[in-house]
Amino acid sequence: MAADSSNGNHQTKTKPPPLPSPLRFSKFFQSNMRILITGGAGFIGSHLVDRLMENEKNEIIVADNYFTGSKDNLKKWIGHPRFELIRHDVTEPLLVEVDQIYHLACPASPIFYKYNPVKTIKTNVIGTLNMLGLAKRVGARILLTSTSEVYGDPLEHPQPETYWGNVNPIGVRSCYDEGKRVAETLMFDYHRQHGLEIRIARIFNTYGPRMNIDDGRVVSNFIAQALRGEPLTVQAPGTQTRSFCYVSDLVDGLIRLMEGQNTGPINLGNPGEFTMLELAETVKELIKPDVEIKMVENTPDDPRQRKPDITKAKEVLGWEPKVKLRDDANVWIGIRLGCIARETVASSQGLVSDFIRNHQSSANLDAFSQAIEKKLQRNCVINLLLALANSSQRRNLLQELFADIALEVDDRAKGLTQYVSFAFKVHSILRLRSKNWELLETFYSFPKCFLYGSPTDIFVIELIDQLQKLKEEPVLLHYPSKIKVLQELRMTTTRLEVCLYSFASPGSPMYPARAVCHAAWESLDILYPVGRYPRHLISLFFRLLYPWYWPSSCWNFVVFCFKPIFYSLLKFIFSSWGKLAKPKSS
Ligand SMILES: O=c1ccn([C@@H]2O[C@H](COP(=O)(O)OP(=O)(O)O[C@H]3OC[C@@H](O)[C@H](O)[C@H]3O)[C@@H](O)[C@H]2O)c(=O)[nH]1
Repeated sequence: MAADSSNGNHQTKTKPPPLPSPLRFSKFFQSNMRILITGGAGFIGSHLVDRLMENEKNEIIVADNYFTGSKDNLKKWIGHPRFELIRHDVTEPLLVEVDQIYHLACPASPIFYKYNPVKTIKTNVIGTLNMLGLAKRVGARILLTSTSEVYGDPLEHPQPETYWGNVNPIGVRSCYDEGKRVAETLMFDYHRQHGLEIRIARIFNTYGPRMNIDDGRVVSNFIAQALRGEPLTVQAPGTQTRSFCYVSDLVDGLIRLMEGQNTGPINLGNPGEFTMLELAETVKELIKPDVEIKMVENTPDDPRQRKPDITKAKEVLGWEPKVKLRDDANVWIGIRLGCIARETVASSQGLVSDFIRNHQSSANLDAFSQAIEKKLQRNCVINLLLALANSSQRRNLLQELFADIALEVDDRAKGLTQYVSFAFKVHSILRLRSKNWELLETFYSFPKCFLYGSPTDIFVIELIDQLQKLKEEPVLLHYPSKIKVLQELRMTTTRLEVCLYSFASPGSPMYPARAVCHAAWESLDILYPVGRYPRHLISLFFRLLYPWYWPSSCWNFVVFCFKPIFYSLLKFIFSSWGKLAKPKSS
């Protein structure tokens, strides 16, 4: 048995760590934490970006060469003042001032990492060396995302971090598993030799939104095949096992590891173990019960079993996964249908199944929203929402759902009305079905709200964006007609109000048709009644330009002015009464 020190438990330090930036210790100016994420445009990286951007104290720099990642995964952050995206290959040095480095960059799917094995090993070795050099230079803490593949075809089951693995050093997978093993070695050598603050996560199989539909991994493969009506290709013998972790759980683990005090390596994965045949059966049952399951030849060195021992993660990070594959497969399939369909339609390979063509194509948004509405009515999604353990999972689900629908809208002017009505339908259904407001309220704190720094939500922002961009009369009329729901749901924001003013104000650059102007005024009346809102004077000024609003405006204004006088009078009377009633003390 190896000594503990070789497993990262008691590392010896020969040098003190390099000092972090002086700004960290400045007394009067607390700078934001600047975080570099290599591979941040990929599947896991982009989810990590989303989570870290939720903290307003973080500035994120993403470096990605887009080999497997995509700008699309980050499009909601592009242009954000706390976010920067750089096209960069980690095999080249990178000079940036950062406090933390999440080093994720490397193709992770077997078909991609085997595609150019020399490049894969360069990414793991030279890429990690470059990032360690950077961490050393700027005194940053660095986290490496290693992999369960360092255990190779494991002879110990489940795999604890102390297991040294059973890896073929000259096999077709070695570029990745040996590459990651060297990367781990480099991390520990820099830690011992230069005192660098390091963290190592060994990631087990992960799945979730934004997985590339064609990345060849088993979950995305089976779902895509089922959607296309093709046989599910189980690689022989089908009894090999994997344990699948949902991406939100994984990201949570990564952040805990970075923030914690343990260097790792720490296994991050879900111990729920499935054979590939079981997984195929699950996908078949959920998506297309009549699809065939076909046994195909396997690739060399495929591990026969894999399941993380997460005792260490539980002990040192207080972490364990919350989402179960079986429950979540429902959710995942539900929410990803739109994206998968979009990608499939975009690739126009003639593989689009009838299901997708009828319900998911961008030309048929209405059918799509009806289909989802039916789903909601059948209690399918709502039950899953209620079943989800925590608010961030619910939030992610809804966010994905609506983002997909929003993105489906090609003919935006036409589609938006449908999108809006769909969004409201969903809200109404949720409102009716949900017994507690608390549940509903969790839906409204979408991360995108940080873009605007107020507790608003993605619907309002999306809708405002569209209103401002499109300025189409039907949209402008449709939206205000539904606006009362926003008030009921407490979803009003200053930005919305400003937007409505821009349509209501005469002489504004977007001077609208009279009907739109009326609709905007009515909405403003509902949401921000004159007199009660601090900008009542501006409102009154504009309203006075419209004679037909004079009676209500003046009345509201008088009420507004009279109210505080009346209340202070009452207060005065009561306080004087109280003083008189009190017996005088000596
Ligand atoms: O179509 C398919 C694809 C894959 N499989 C099987 O499904 C299992 C899982 O294969 P995947 O390609 O999804 O993933 P692997 O477990 O081989 O590699 C994974 O390991 C952990 C991560 O760190 C790696 O990045 C990831 O690729 C394998 O046994 C494979 O033979 C099928 O049966 N059919």
